[in-house]
Amino acid sequence: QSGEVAANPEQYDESYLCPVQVGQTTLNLDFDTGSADLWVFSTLTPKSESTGHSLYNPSTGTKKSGYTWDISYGDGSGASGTVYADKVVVGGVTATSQAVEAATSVSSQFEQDTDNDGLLGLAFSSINTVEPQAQKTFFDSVKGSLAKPLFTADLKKGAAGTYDFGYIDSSKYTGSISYVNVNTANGFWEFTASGYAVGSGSVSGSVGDAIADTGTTLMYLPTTVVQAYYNKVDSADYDSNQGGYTYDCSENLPNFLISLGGKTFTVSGTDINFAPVDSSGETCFGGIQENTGIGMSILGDIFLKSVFVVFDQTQSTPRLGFAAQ
Ligand SMILES: O[C@H]1CN[C@@H](c2nc(-c3ccc(C(F)(F)F)cc3)no2)C1
Repeated sequence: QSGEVAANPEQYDESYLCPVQVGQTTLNLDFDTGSADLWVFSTLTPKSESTGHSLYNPSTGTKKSGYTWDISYGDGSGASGTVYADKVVVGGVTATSQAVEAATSVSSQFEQDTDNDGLLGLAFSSINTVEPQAQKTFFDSVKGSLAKPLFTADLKKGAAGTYDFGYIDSSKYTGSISYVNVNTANGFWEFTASGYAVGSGSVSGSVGDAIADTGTTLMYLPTTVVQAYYNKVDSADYDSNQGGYTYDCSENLPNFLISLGGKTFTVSGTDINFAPVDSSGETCFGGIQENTGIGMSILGDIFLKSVFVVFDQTQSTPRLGFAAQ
């Protein structure tokens, strides 16, 4: 089988939500290549926490008795609950007995984002949080039945993109796809990014260890790289109140070039211009920030909306393919 699903951006492309049939209900889920749990708001979630969300009704599933899950994300948000086996359909691709993690508790950030009905993890199943036994991601559940064991991400700035499962649509990219091998030891789509440049010119230095994470909004890079970037932005400064680099919204940002698999990709300055910090619209928060304390770089949506990405398990070593959009 193979299929395509829309990835609809929230405001400022904070995250992208995709319609997924879970049991007999269609929910809008955040596809996250940085985690491996498929969890949903449900009729088991306290009413005080689930108002405004679409809810999965576990009555259509088979309860996995004694199984629980508990997940927390990079921003300190999280959720927990119980586990059911039920049908999940993404763009026509069907997992007949997918582990569906029904939330019995969600953090305030999830409560407040009423467009988000849960997450669909697309990292490696080794980091699934279900106890006493880790469960397969949706991709792992259907991988064997896909025309090709791969999926692609084609996210866009301020417009609907797509995730495709089982095939590569060559109309979605230009030029050739350059591949890098993935190190799955931490359960992420983790690889080594090479040289970089600010504005234009030839790349140099090294961004280093990085993950491709569709669930992270921004790009988090080594301090040296980030300082080199904002040195080229006259009005930029590190604002500890905002927790990162800000600048005058009226200033045009330079492009950021990064080399992956021997090919240089350009993230346009307009894509790096993330969002105003307040309603005055004078000061803006940059889409490139420091990876301090994370232990690796994260190429999140600010980067991913500039490229076409193949999450490829056609070979014994998983690999990532990048092409210009
Ligand atoms: O943990 C890493 C794995 N990928 C990153 C990720 N973070 C979220 C997330 C989504 C929505 C929310 C909320 F709605 F605002 F609550 C919070 C976090 N989804 O993937 C970070």
